[in-house]
Amino acid sequence: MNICVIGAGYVGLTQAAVLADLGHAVYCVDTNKERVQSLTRGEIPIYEPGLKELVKKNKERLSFSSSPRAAIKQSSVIFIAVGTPAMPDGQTDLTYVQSVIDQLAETITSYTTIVTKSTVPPGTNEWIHDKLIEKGLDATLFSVVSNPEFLREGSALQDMFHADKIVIGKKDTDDRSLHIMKEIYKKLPSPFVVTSLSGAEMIKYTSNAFLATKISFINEIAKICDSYGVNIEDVVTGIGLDPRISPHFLQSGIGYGGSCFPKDVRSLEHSALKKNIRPLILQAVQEINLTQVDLYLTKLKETFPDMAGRKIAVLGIAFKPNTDDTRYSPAIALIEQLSNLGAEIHAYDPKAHLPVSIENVTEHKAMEEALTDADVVIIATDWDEFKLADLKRMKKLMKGTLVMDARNCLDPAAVAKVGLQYKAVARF
Ligand SMILES: NC(=O)C1=CN([C@@H]2O[C@H](COP(=O)(O)OP(=O)(O)OC[C@H]3O[C@@H](n4cnc5c(N)ncnc54)[C@H](O)[C@@H]3O)[C@@H](O)[C@H]2O)C=CC1
Ligand SMILES: O=C(O)[C@H]1O[C@H](OP(=O)(O)OP(=O)(O)OC[C@H]2O[C@@H](n3ccc(=O)[nH]c3=O)[C@H](O)[C@@H]2O)[C@H](O)[C@@H](O)[C@@H]1O
Repeated sequence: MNICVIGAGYVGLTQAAVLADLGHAVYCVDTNKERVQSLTRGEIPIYEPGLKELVKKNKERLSFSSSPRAAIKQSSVIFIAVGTPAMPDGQTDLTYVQSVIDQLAETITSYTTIVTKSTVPPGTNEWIHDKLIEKGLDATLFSVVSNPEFLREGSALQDMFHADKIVIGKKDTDDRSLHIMKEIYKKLPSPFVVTSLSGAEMIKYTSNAFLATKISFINEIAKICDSYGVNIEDVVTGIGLDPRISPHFLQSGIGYGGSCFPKDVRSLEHSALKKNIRPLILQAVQEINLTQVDLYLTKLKETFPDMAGRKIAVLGIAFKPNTDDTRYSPAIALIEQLSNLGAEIHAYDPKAHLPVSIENVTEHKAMEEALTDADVVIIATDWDEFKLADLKRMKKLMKGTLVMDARNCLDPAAVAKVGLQYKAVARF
C-alpha cells in the first residue's frame, strides 16, 4: 500500500519505519526542512534504540519530504502524526492538525483513508470529518479513522511491533476503512479493538490518565510509608502479586514527565470541565505530581538547610531513561529549583542535554566529571549507567557523602556499604 505519514517526530518517524518494514511504500512528510534534510542523509534526529537501523533497513520503501502535496496524491492512506501540545489553559492545541486538514481538503481527489495517530481530545475526529466536508471534500472521497498510539519512548519499536492492542475508531457504517486498517497491520500479531471515533480517543486518554494515576497514587503511598519507616518496595511487591493490581508502573520517585502524561491528563481534565464534570482524581493526580520535586528538596534541606554554593551532581536530564527527550522532565524541574536556591549544579545525562542553559548549571560529558568534588549526588533519571555505577569510585570522587535517589533505583545497602549515606522517600 502507498502510505503518507505526516509528521516526522517520535511517533511519525517510528510509525513510518514500522509501516515500511511491514512492506508498505511510505512517504514521511514534515514541515521542518532541516529535519527532512537530515533524515534524507540517513541521520535520525531523535535517540530511539533500533530506529536508525530500521530506517536504514527499509530505505528502499521509505522516503522523506517537506512538500506534502505529491506524497498525499500518491498515497491511499494518510497518517496524521503531528504534535498536539497543550495550550496555557490545558486544552489541546489543534493548530497543526488543522493545517494538515486544510492541506488534505485541497489535495485529495480519490478515495483516501485519513488516520489520526496524534492524540486528540474526544470529538476531534468527528470534527475532522465535518471540517473536510465543510471545506468541499466529497464524503465519498474519504474515511476518517482514529488509530491512537501507545508506544513508549525508549522502547518504541518493541511497543509497535508487539502492541498489546491496535485500537481502531471509525464511523458506524464505515467498513471500508476497517478493512484497509486490518490490511495495513495484517503482519502484526496484535488484537484489534474496534470502536467509535470518540471511543478510540477516550481509550487513549484513559490509558495515559490511568498510568499517571498509578504513579501519583504510589507517590502518595510512598510519602505515607516514609513517615512510618516502611519500605515502599515491600509494599509494591506485596500488592503487585495480586493480579488485579500488578506490579507494573508503581515505581515512586520525582514524578512523571515527558511530552504526553502531563499534557494528556490536563487535556482530559479540560474535556471533563467543558461538560461540567469535576474530574477530582485527575486534578489530584496532577497536584501530587507537581509537588514531588518539592518533596525531595525538603529531604535534601534536612542535610543542607542552606543550599547556596553547595556542589550538587545531578545525574539525569531526560524525563526517563533510554531517550534524549527532555520535555516536561522532572529532572529539569529539580535542576531549576536547585539553581534558584543558589546551588552549584553539575549535570550529566548519557543522551539528553538541557534545552536552554540554566544559571549555576554546568553540563558534563561524563558522569565522573559531574561527580568530582560533589557535596551530594542526586539520581534524577534511572539510566542503567547510574544504576550500575561503581559506588566505591563515586565515593572517592565526591567531597561529601550524600546520595539522594530520586528514582528509587539504587540498592540502599550497597550505597551504605561503601560509606555513602543513602536518602530517598520510603527506602531505607
Ligand atoms: N512521543 C510519544 O511518545 C507519543 C506521542 N503521541 C502523540 O503523537 C503525536 C505526535 O507526538 P510526537 O511525535 O512526540 O511529536 P513531535 O513534536 O516529536 O513531532 C511532530 C512533528 O510534526 C511536524 N509537523 C507539524 N505540523 C506539520 C504539518 N502541517 N505537516 C507536516 N509536519 C508537521 C513537526 O515539525 C514535528 O517534527 C502527539 O499527538 C502525541 O501526543 C502518542 C503516543 C506516544
Ligand atoms: O502517549 C504517550 O506519549 C505515551 O506516554 C507514555 O510513554 P512515555 O511518556 O514514553 O514514558 P513512560 O515510560 O510511560 O514514562 C512516563 C513518565 O512516568 C515516569 N514513571 C513511569 C513509571 C513508573 O512506575 N514511575 C514513573 O515515575 C517516567 O519516569 C516518566 O517520567 C505511555 O507509557 C505510553 O503508553 C504512551 O503512548
